[in-house]
Amino acid sequence: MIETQKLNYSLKNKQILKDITINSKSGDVTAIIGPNGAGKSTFLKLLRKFIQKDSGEISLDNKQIEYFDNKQLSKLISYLPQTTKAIACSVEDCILLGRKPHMRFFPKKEDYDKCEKIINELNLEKFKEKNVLKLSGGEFQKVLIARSLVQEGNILFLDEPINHLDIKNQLEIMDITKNMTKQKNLTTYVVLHDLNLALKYANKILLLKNGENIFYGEKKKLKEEILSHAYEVELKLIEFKGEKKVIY
Ligand SMILES: Nc1ncnc2c1ncn2[C@@H]1O[C@H](COP(=O)(O)OP(=O)(O)OP(=O)(O)O)[C@@H](O)[C@H]1O
Repeated sequence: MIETQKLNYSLKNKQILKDITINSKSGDVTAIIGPNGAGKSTFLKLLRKFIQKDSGEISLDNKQIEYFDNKQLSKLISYLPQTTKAIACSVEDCILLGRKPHMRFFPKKEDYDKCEKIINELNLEKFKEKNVLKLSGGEFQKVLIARSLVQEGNILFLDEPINHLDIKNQLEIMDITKNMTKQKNLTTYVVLHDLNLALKYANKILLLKNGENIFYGEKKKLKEEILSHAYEVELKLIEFKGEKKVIY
C-alpha cells in the first residue's frame, strides 16, 4: 500500500530526511516517533506530495506517486496536519469540509449522513451547531480528527492527533483510529510523542532521529537501547499485561 525506497529530502542545503525505506500494507497502524525536529511531519508531507522529494521512490497502492494529481491524493489520503487554523463556521460545516474531495459542487445527502455518523461516533453532538472559534483547543482538535476521518481515504495520516486532548479523549481517538484501520482496511500513519500510546496502538514503529530511520518494523522488535539512543534519555522497556511499556 505505501512503499518508499531510499527517500531523500533536503531544504536549503540541509538534509532533512536520509534514505528512508519503508513498506506498509493495509491494516497496518504505523506510529512515527522520534525527537523534535527528527523529520516526522516532513515524512508525511512528502508522502502526501505537499513537498517534493530530492530522490528515491514513493509508491501508493503500487503506483508511483508521480502518477497522482492533487485531487486523486486528496481522495486517497485523509490527512490531519500538526496545526490547523480555525475559520469561523459551525462544527458541522467544518467536518463537512472533509467531504470536499468527493463533492462536485455542493454536499449531497450521503455527505451529510457521513458527517452525522462521525459526529455521533466522536461524541460531538453537543457541539454540532457551535462556532469552531468558540471551542477549547481539545474540542477543536476532535473536530479536526472527525474532519479527516469523514474524508474516508484508504490512507490515513494523523500528525500528532492527540495533542491538547485529555487522557479519556486520547484513548478514544486512538481506539477509533485503530478500529477504523481494521474495519476499513486502511493504511494508517500516526505521529505520536507518547511512546506508550505508540506501543499500545500501533503494530509497526518508524523511529526517526536527525532525518534517519533508526528503526522500522514490528513493535515487538523495538529494543530499549535503540529508544534510549534516539531520545538520549535512559528508557526501559517492560512487559505489562502482555503489552510493551516504556518507563523513564
Ligand atoms: N519550512 C522550513 N524551513 C526550514 N527548515 C524546516 C522547515 N520545515 C521543517 N524544517 C526543519 O526540518 C527538520 C524536520 O522538521 P519536522 O517538522 O519534520 O520534524 P518533526 O520530527 O515533525 O518535529 P516535531 O516533533 O518537533 O514536530 C527540522 O530540523 C526543522 O527545523
